[in-house]
Amino acid sequence: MSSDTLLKVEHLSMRFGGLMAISDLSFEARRGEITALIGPNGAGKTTVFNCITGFYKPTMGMITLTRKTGKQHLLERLPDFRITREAKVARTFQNIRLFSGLTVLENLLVAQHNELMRASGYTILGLLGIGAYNRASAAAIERAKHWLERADLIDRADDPAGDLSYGAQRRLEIARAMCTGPELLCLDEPAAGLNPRESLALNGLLQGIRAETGTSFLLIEHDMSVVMEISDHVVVLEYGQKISDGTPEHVKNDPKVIAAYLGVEDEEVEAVIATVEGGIL
Ligand SMILES: Nc1ncnc2c1ncn2[C@@H]1O[C@H](COP(=O)(O)OP(=O)(O)OP(=O)(O)O)[C@@H](O)[C@H]1O
Repeated sequence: MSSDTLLKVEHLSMRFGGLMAISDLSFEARRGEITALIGPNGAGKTTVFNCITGFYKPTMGMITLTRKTGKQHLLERLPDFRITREAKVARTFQNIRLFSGLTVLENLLVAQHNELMRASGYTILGLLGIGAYNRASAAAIERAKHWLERADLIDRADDPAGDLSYGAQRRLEIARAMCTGPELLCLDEPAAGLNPRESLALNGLLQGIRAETGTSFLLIEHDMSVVMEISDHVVVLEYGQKISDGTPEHVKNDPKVIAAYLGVEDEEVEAVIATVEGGIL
């Protein structure tokens, strides 16, 4: 494993009854990079996320996360709450999952609930505001305000999250995940349903977070303008197997990837490439 490898997935397989959703998949994501996981519908992208974040226990394989400190965590062996707390992996979902009746600020405070409870020592006196809880509570509010500023949502802090536009809700989900201080943030289709202006704002937000915090991203995305614009590294899946792995430029021109997206047989790819000029995906 090279020294800047953050996530190493080795021989990952996931079976659902008779269906092999992921088959012997291996890839790496490097620290400080944006790695995109792409592929046609049903290729297994969300299943990979679910294995990394502990929602599913893989049928086979190893998933190693190496923190900045050098400490390694075998994610396939950890329950999901320890993956968040100890391995510092956070995620967002394909379908937005906010508390729509709570305010924007409250959504970010709820995300920090576990840390606040630990600071309270799980006692009534702690909760009533003695020492550590008070300090942790002030820090949680500061952290929430910081990420609301970064996500351009500070003016909406007291509005119910459900009142935000779709694009703003997506940014709020990212701000909420950032409040947990992740080293790896897994984003499941963050640009889905966004208009071009909102997509641009999302690109800026992700690149800004990376520059400011060094957080690494693993991204599932169908919007190729987002993938090609912001990814350092792209892994392509088809039917649960890796068919390409490299720079955006490399995968964009890989005949296997073109074939997978166009749904043509391998032998037809050369003919397709000959008729299509660039920007194929
Ligand atoms: N819990 C489950 N039980 C049974 N089959 C599942 C389960 N989760 C996923 N699958 C199947 O595994 C395959 C991969 O699904 P997955 O959602 O990972 O694909 P995807 O690449 O994320 O697709 P999309 O781009 O449409 O979101 C699909 O055939 C899906 O039906």
